Amino acid sequence: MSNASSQRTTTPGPRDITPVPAPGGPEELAREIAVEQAHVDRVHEELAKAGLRADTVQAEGLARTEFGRLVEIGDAEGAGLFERDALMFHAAKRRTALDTQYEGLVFGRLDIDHAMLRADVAAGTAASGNGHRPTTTSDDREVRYIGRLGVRDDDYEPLVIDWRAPAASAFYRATPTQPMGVLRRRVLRSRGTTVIGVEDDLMVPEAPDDLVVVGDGALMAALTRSRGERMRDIVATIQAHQDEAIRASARGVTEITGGPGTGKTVVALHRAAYLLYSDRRRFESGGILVIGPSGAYTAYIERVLPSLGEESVVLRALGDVLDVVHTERHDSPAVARTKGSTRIRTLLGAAARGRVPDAPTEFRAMVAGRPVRLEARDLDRVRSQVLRQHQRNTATGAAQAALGEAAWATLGVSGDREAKAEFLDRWEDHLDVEAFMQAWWPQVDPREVLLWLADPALVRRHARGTLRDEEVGPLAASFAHALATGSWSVADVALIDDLSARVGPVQEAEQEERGFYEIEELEDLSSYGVTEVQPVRSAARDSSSAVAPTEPRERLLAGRIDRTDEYAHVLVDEAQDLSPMQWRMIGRRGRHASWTVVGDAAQASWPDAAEAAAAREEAFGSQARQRFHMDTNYRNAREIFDHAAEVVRREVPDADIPQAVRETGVQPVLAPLGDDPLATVREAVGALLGQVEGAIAVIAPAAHAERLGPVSGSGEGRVQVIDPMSTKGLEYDATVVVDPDEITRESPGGIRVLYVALTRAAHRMTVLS
Ligand SMILES: Nc1ncnc2c1ncn2[C@@H]1O[C@H](COP(=O)(O)OP(=O)(O)OP(=O)(O)O)[C@@H](O)[C@H]1O
Repeated sequence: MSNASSQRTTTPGPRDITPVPAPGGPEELAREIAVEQAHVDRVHEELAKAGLRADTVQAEGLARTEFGRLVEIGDAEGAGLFERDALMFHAAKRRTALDTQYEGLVFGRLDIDHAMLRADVAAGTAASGNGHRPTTTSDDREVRYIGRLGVRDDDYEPLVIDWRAPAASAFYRATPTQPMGVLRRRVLRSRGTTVIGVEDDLMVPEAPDDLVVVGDGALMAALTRSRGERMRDIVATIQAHQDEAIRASARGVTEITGGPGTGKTVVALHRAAYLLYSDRRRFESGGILVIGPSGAYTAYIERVLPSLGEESVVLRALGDVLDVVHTERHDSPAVARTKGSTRIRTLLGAAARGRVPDAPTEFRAMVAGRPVRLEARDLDRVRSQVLRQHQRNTATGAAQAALGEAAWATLGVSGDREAKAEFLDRWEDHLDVEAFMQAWWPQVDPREVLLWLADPALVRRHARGTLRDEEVGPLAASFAHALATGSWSVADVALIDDLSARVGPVQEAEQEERGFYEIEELEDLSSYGVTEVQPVRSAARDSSSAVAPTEPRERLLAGRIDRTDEYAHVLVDEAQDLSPMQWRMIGRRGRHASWTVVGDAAQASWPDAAEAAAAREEAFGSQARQRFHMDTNYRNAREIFDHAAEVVRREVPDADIPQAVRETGVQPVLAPLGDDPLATVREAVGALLGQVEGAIAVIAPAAHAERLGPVSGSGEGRVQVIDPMSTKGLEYDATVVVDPDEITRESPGGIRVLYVALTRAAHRMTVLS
């Protein structure tokens, strides 16, 4: 194990990747595969028995709720946990047809030499790499199999060790310089339950005579393979420096930084699985929330955790954080910037505290035989006073009481406590007062409040100088656009969440009461100068209706915004892109959480790093930090990454540039876009289809997207046309990057977003300028 200081920043270097063994012959390979197959068969027999036991346990309802939060869980090493894991694993496989997504339940084997380990411990280095090979007896040898879950036989002997257990850590941490007693590390490659290959890394200079060494090393084999539509887990080839971040303490804030393709995302996801293993009670019942940039991203990573047997993590894109709003639409960079900055809070606060548009502006009635008249300024004063202490939607009673006090005060009767008590008593259930309250103090949906801001005059008034003149018009116009199209933008979600925290959850009215007062309203309110009453849309009413909303306004307001869910751990990927308002939104979900935060400043699309950093610090609070830095690029062929690095360095000289470990000998193709972009792109795609087996992306700015539409879906569905922002976090076998200058011009992060686009290809890239 490394010490604390080496945990801060780790430099993997080639030692993590190489130990290249001497390849054995085909016969040796076949023999070795047969040996491993025998063990894998035994494991599956045992697993089948455990699955049956687990089904029984579940039927009896003893140990768990159905795939939800656990009610009770045994000791981490206990049989109950094993059966639970077996059950979860089978369920995950059934539900998501995972069989082709991962490479076998048992994926690793360690041949450990305890004599070597003892000698190292005696020499004071638990893992010295002095290259000696002590003479050992067979009693000193141990074989450990590593897998996606722990499996034991009837005598409770381990057949497979869960990859997250301490006993498995040598599989990831051992290197030739720190062998940790490991002679040989073997990765088993399987299809279904059949072992189809093994790849060995030797940890000592020479293999003992009885240990055969085969294969070319598992990591390179994994990196060279073609990319499908979904991210794969890397459980068989996690590198030592990645393992440190995965197994880092669950407490506080864990920051993982590094350039493109350094495995930040995949490491963070394995960390989520590790946290669930290490403290299942806390993280399964408290919940883990994973936030990513887009729906494409969540679809891309959604298989990783189930392939590790973990189903209980909540994945959300920034446009999907609220249960009732789902959007992928982005505002223009200028409007997104206004909406993302905390400067907008003045406007939101004033709107949340302001008058409800069309609410009555005076109140007149006879109460307890006294004529009451409240003017607009009386009503405003009462509203401000109540909202200083309450959320609007939960303060109807408080507002009615405060209004009664204000009404009494206007009567100018002093010292008559009995008369006042009688007046307030009558006030409380006076029909005119209740009808007035319905119009003056309705339940407001936070989304309604945001839509009020489609009025530029209201925006200007409420913003009180906190927004620049040139921001007001486009901001109001963006809400008018939402009203016209029935679609929110991704940046709106954080504003709705902010308003929701201000106005509180919409309270559902009693069914009978509502009917009664709706009739009252129509009769009485005309005498208060109210000509039309539109009862605030009750979201509950909408959601109870089975008919999907059709009008744009109804679509915007469909469903009911519930209380904010809080989580025990929040994992934020592409953290460099979150606006300050988005940090506040996520912070509300992690007020008592520990965090894993993953990002790369050089890929940022949010322009004001300092403001975002302040909001992010506020979300984390005073919790301790631990930092991990990844500096090996596992995604891009070196030739591709060299081009991207050169481009970004021109404008971001301090960009965090990793080292790409894989060379293909193929340079990216740089060519002109020409007069007929569609024909040029078709030709480039045609060439790539013959060169790679997996997914190909045509990354195009908005100016070209429509024209290139026909390319999408070609190559039997392997080709996709996608905008640069949506490629964040994704990867492909090959990419065609269209018009890099235009990508830089149109994108909120300029060259940084181009850098994202140029680092998505694993094997081949064509850039059309
Ligand atoms: N140890 C490993 N074994 C096999 N593949 C790995 C390993 N580490 C990373 N990879 C692969 O490298 C690729 C890049 O990983 P990932 O997407 O997590 O990088 P990232 O740092 O999040 O990139 P970006 O910042 O560009 O989004 C993925 O295909 C991932 O599976």
